[in-house]
Amino acid sequence: MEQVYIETQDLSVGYHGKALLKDIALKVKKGEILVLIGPNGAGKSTILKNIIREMQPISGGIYIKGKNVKDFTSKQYAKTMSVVLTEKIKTEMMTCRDVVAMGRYPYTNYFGKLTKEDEQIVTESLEKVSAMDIAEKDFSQISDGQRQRIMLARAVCQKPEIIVLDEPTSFLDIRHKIELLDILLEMAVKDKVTVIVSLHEIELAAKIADYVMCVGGNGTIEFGRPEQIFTDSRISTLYGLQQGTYNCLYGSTELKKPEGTPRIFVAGGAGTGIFTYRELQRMGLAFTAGILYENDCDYPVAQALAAQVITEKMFEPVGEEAFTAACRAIDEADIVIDTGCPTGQMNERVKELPEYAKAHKKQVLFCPDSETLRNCLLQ
Ligand SMILES: Nc1ncnc2c1ncn2[C@@H]1O[C@H](COP(=O)(O)OP(=O)(O)OP(=O)(O)O)[C@@H](O)[C@H]1O
Repeated sequence: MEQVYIETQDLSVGYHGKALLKDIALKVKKGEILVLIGPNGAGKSTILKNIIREMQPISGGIYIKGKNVKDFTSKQYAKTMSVVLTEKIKTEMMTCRDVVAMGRYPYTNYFGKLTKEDEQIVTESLEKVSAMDIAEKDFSQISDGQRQRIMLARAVCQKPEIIVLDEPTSFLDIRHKIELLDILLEMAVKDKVTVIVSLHEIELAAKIADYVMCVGGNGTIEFGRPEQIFTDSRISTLYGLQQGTYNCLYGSTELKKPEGTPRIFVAGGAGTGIFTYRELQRMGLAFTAGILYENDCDYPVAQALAAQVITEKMFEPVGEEAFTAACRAIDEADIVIDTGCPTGQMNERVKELPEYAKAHKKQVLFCPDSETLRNCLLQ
């Protein structure tokens, strides 16, 4: 069995001799990725600062391959671990390439002279983070996102056994977020580098984590596999979500549900309803959604935003009970929006709903664009 690479024992961390977090228990093997998640101010950075030895534990210890990290020399530690922090480093007249090259210093001689091989590793690291185009630019004159990528290149260049990153995705656009996480995954899988990273994007955390540590704002800590940690209720509790919801399965967030009695019925399904539900949410108009199967991709969004969702059991034909409930909701509504859900043998009765609405003198809108919707609903 593969051995634990980094672990803690009875670890407490905090400031001025006072513990902020106690009993921090983590165990990660070589090539595994641990992601720290949790609300602002919970203590994620404090844990990372202890791991990188910027702070001393209040009690207990951190062990790499069984050796307490405080017993490593600075040079040994620099060869073992590279660090990507959000804090800006001070540089004077340094190009991005110079900053990346700093990652090679644990390997250079007394004068810090880079060999041809070092230079090659610097170039490869710049290429890895797609930063060759800014390699010769002044490091103090690049954007936050570019700086983040250069700091990653510096860490990559260090050829560490373990890399620690504090919110490395915070300034990155979506392309570079994905690229960064791909680089971390590749380092973990191919080079067997252990990765410890804090992230605010829980949907991304769910995609790369082998283990997750939830750092709660009240000093609680949970450690486990993603499938144990990423449940809707745990994430809602962790972040104290009172308005809006987070769906772990899809990694999507919905804002607060509109209040009031629904006067609109949305006949959606198969992903055709989502834009309409969100449009109604932005207008602050309560609505009923139906008839949806519980495994329909519209369902989680409808459940988060609709005052009521009329459902049918998955893989069953739309039955009398659901159909009658939908008709009652249409009776209560002024407008029915048909978002054009495709129908087949199981849900063919859904086609009858707009007919029912018209027969009962309700206004029916078929696949309205947002301008039409607003014109009709906000008169
Ligand atoms: N130097 C310090 N002295 C005293 N308390 C501090 C110090 N630095 C941070 N703290 C406090 O420690 C707590 C944890 O902060 P930390 O930066 O570890 O949280 P975090 O989970 O990383 O937050 P964020 O997601 O906002 O970055 C906060 O209440 C913070 O105010």
